[in-house]
Amino acid sequence: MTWDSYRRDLSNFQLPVYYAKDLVSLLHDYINASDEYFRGSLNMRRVFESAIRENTGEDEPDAPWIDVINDVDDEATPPWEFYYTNKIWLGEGISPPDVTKLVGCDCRGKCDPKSTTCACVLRQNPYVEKVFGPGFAYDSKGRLRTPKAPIFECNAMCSCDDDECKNRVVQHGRKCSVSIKKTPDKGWGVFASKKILKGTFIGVYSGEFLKDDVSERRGLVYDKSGRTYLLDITYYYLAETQYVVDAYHVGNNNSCDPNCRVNPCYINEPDLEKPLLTLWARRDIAIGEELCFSYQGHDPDDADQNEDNEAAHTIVNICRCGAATCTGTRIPLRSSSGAGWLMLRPIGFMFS
Ligand SMILES: C[S@@+](CC[C@H](N)C(=O)[O-])C[C@H]1O[C@@H](n2cnc3c(N)ncnc32)[C@H](O)[C@@H]1O
Repeated sequence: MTWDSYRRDLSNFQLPVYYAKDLVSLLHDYINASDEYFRGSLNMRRVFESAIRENTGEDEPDAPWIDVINDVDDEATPPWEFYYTNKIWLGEGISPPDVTKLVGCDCRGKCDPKSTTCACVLRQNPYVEKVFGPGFAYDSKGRLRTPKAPIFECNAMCSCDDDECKNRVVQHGRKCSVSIKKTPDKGWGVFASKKILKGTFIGVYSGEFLKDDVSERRGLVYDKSGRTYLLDITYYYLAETQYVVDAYHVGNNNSCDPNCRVNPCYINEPDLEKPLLTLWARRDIAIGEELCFSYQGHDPDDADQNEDNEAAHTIVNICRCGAATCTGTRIPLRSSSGAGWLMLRPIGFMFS
């Protein structure tokens, strides 16, 4: 048996799959059942931070520790209804990836972005070559060089080297330093603890993968509390919004001049409708800056995207992002991953 025959035999291929119904919430239930004094003690902050590490450490062993900071009031932690995770949990009716459709490359060592035979370059090229030139979505430092394109990383079926290959960024996890901090008027937010360079991977917008109709039902309940974490998966190359991610952690806040963007990324999922939603720095971000994205999928680089898009929902909040360009009026309670990407159509940036 060779490595090639081994990896092509699907009976040897077991992808970990996580179902939302199996989520273990013992710690959260215990803390939520405790009295306010216990929940509100400052020691709980360390417990919260440790729970984040516990839930994410396996996938992101190099990720810097996340501090929880509150200089605004005496709330010790974000609400314990959140389970901080970097995984995607499959909700009701969502099937796991069909690995029989997953195509890997046959490269040795590191993949060459100029290759004309690497299956992963060939999968990426149709989305990037006309605008950014052929190759992977990343530059040689692992930063995003193709801001408005889906990302296709090498996957578990590839024969390239997991550590050497430069087309494996999201799957190696967060490397930048962030903290969770209370803001004066937007609840909790995520902040840069060190400078983050443009194009750096920040994290996965992780949570529960849901069908659109299930999320509609949940949205009605969430909207009443004014705290909705539903992100519709809408991209120009997808026929319709079929899926939604219901975030399990403290989601980033909205900004009219966001320093982050959300890009769809595919690793071990061959179904284009089911990307990982990944957050990237869209410019250099200074230490202490809040990490925000546009809930409407708007890209400030596209001038004619200032109007509400169809995917934005009608229930709105007053925006307090503080950006010079802030409309100051409203943000949708429910977010949309890439509505603004529709603008790519006219420049021939189409799915082939
Ligand atoms: C996905 S959550 C973000 C995390 C939230 N701040 C928390 O503490 O849980 C979305 C909610 O945060 C608040 N929010 C986010 N961005 C905001 C903004 N620019 N202005 C005012 N409120 C904002 C709104 O209440 C919104 O419904």
